[in-house]
Amino acid sequence: MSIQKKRPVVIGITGGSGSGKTTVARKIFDQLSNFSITIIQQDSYYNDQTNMSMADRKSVNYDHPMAFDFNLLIDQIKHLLNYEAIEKPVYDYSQFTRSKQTIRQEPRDVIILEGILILDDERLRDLMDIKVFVDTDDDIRLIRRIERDTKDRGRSLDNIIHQYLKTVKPMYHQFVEPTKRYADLIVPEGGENQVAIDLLTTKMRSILMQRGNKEIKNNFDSTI
Ligand SMILES: Nc1ncnc2c1ncn2[C@@H]1O[C@H](COP(=O)(O)OP(=O)(O)O)[C@@H](O)[C@H]1O
Ligand SMILES: O=c1ccn([C@@H]2O[C@H](COP(=O)(O)O)[C@@H](O)[C@H]2O)c(=O)[nH]1
Repeated sequence: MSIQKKRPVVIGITGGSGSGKTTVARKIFDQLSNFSITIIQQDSYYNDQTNMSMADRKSVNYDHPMAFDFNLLIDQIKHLLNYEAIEKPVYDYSQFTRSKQTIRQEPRDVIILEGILILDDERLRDLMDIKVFVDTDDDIRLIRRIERDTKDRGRSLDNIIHQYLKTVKPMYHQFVEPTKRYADLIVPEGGENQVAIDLLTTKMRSILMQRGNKEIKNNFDSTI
């Protein structure tokens, strides 16, 4: 086995809102916690809308590729690939814009990149070693979104249903679902699919070994 130049492993995890991306990302994080590892969420890279009125912010289509600052995300992933720290933006769902605060992210050997449209941009796809699509039926995703957004994102039921029918569902079928063709692995059942999680972590360990990335002990860095 030839030893390659040390370089972080990037795994991209996509799928519709509520499909289980974050759950899969956390399970991989836990199984590889002996490596230096972090999770980057595409949601952190929603456009900075500070200069827009609240009414305008609320009417944005948050499921369209134009809602994201892909340039910043790609630039920051490239820095992490060069083992350089970044100042990661923070998205504030209650204000529908980027917060003033940033979070310093030190470089890591494993980068788990998770989000609804990470496979939509070829430049971003080219930075990934493994691409995964979490595949979950629309009705299940909607139910999960209602539960999450009422509890965690301060949204009303009316608002969630209106947004789902107006943008979330049509954008999923127009932009998110078609990126399935770029995935190396399609995972049904998300975080409950232990076979898929084991396959992914085994492959990632093998790439990490090939690149000379060593296991470390006591990695307490939990990012989300
Ligand atoms: N396989 C599963 N079975 C049941 N609930 C799940 C499953 N996967 C995820 N969930 C739950 O569904 C919700 C959305 O999952 P999450 O991983 O946050 O999705 P996403 O990041 O794709 O929006 C969470 O409350 C999570 O606990
Ligand atoms: O201000 C906002 C920003 C985003 N959203 C919704 O978030 C999801 C993506 O996040 P997941 O964690 O993958 O669910 C996307 O469908 C946007 O509609 C929002 O509602 N408000």
